[in-house]
Amino acid sequence: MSQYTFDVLIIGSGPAGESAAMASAKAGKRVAVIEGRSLVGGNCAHKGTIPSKSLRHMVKQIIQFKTSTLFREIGETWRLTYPRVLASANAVIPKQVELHTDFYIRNRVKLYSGFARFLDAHTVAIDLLEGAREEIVTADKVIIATGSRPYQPTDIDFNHPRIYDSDSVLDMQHTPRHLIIYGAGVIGCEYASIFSGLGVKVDLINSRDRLLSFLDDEISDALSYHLRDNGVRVRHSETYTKIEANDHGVTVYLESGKRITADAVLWCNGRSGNTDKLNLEAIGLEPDHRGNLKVNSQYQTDVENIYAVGDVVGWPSLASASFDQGRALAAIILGKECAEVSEVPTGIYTLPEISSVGKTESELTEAKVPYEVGRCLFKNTARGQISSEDVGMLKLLFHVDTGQLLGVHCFGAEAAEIVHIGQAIMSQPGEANNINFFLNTTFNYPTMAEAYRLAALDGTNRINRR
Ligand SMILES: Cc1cc2nc3c(=O)[nH]c(=O)nc-3n(C[C@H](O)[C@H](O)[C@H](O)COP(=O)(O)OP(=O)(O)OC[C@H]3O[C@@H](n4cnc5c(N)ncnc54)[C@H](O)[C@@H]3O)c2cc1C
Ligand SMILES: NC(=O)c1ccc[n+]([C@@H]2O[C@H](COP(=O)([O-])OP(=O)(O)OC[C@H]3O[C@@H](n4cnc5c(N)ncnc54)[C@H](O)[C@@H]3O)[C@@H](O)[C@H]2O)c1
Repeated sequence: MSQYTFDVLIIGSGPAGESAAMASAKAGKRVAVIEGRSLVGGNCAHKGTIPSKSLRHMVKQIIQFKTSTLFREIGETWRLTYPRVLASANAVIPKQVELHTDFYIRNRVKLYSGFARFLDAHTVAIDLLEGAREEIVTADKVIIATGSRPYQPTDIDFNHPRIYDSDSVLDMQHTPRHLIIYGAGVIGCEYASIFSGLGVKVDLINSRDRLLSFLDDEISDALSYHLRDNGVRVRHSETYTKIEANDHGVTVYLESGKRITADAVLWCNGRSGNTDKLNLEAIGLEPDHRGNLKVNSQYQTDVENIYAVGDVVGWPSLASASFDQGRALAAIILGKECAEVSEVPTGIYTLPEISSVGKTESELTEAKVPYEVGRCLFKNTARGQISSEDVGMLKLLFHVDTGQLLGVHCFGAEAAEIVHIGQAIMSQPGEANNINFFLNTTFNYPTMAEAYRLAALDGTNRINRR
């Protein structure tokens, strides 16, 4: 019998913590999870992925309703307020909580509601949410899966009712006429799409010189074009000097000398790892300046029995990857061979949606890989025409000599789903990863998968013409 209360103790019930817990419990380990909220699901279910995607889904439906001539005939569209749309979007959260709570019950994982802090490498104190009590538990292995929260610089008054971050925007109880979004990373671009879709005037302030520079240039350019087309004022290479708010509005002062005034500001510039309440000094661990923990390829921190997964280790900070990191770590702890999560697709829920996997044109050019491009515009597919989802493109990058698929880049309706077909082929070993798959395989018709056939034809025709 082990000297510890649990074999595996996990702090945080987001995707990373949950998947590590379930995989460990299924392998017969005695597992407990400590969660600082009264409900499971992590920031993913309560503040991040789920509410923002649900909100975006509602806005997409409103746009479809407004732009469909048929629906216009049925009834006049009216302006829905942000709080009304938000209330509808939030209906998904309790469903998520129920689903995830059931996993803990079915797998007999002990759940503590309270904040965890280390006493030593094997001992954790829990400040229980109910009854203001403290409980002490011990474990052989401890996994830190405490996620992240919006980074809040100290010179900005986040208590002011006109200044929001990506957590507090989910409690906004009015509809601004004009919103400034500061920070044009993934979160900023997604919220720019949401608010502009609701008819709010949006200024999107980007400290860099292009949007989402990790994307293929053509896709990043398309995003800029469509955001602007939807009424977003995108301002590149701008940095704030101060943000002032009063009863009448909020003003962002920029280094360039500009002053932009609006009804509210949404701060989307960065996130910090949740490590400050863990009493890491007790175990000799020090997070970096963003609150993140350093781990090796086995997700192990500098303390031998303590591991970390999910947002708290930094890149890629995605729910998708967090689920897989948690599962990979459980396998590592169980002594099985398991590779670090490294190949992660991008799925960005802007309007239009963006998704990609593999190399970009710039990366291939820099690496001196001879490639060809095959494109298909969604407006040239039957499914795109039928569903009036004609904004978008699928772009395939493949090796000129071998036909090996090197990159898949997509924007437009269901891009984040469509990309998986290309991802599946790209992950095939040897010659099975080949652009010819899309020419030699019969796909359902009319579907968006047709875009693969058309893009492959476009690309291979270019080579055949040479
Ligand atoms: C607005 C937004 C949109 C996003 N959209 C997407 C998307 O579309 N797709 C995608 O893949 N990713 C998306 N993400 C990222 C995704 O939400 C995160 O990568 C994911 O939630 C990280 O999971 P995690 O398990 O590391 O931690 P989290 O989900 O952050 O959960 C950590 C949990 O730990 C708890 N905790 C923290 N400290 C303690 C403590 N001391 N004691 C006990 N409990 C503690 C917290 O209460 C929290 O519940 C989005 C993020 C944001 C902010
Ligand atoms: N659809 C999706 O996949 C999705 C959607 C939203 C968020 N996310 C995830 O959430 C993460 C955060 O998104 P984001 O929009 O903030 O993007 P981001 O990481 O690009 O950050 C925006 C800006 O903030 C700066 N920054 C980041 N953390 C900081 C910190 N602690 N202190 C100071 N500056 C900091 C960055 O340098 C950048 O200029 C992303 O890594 C992304 O993976 C994913």
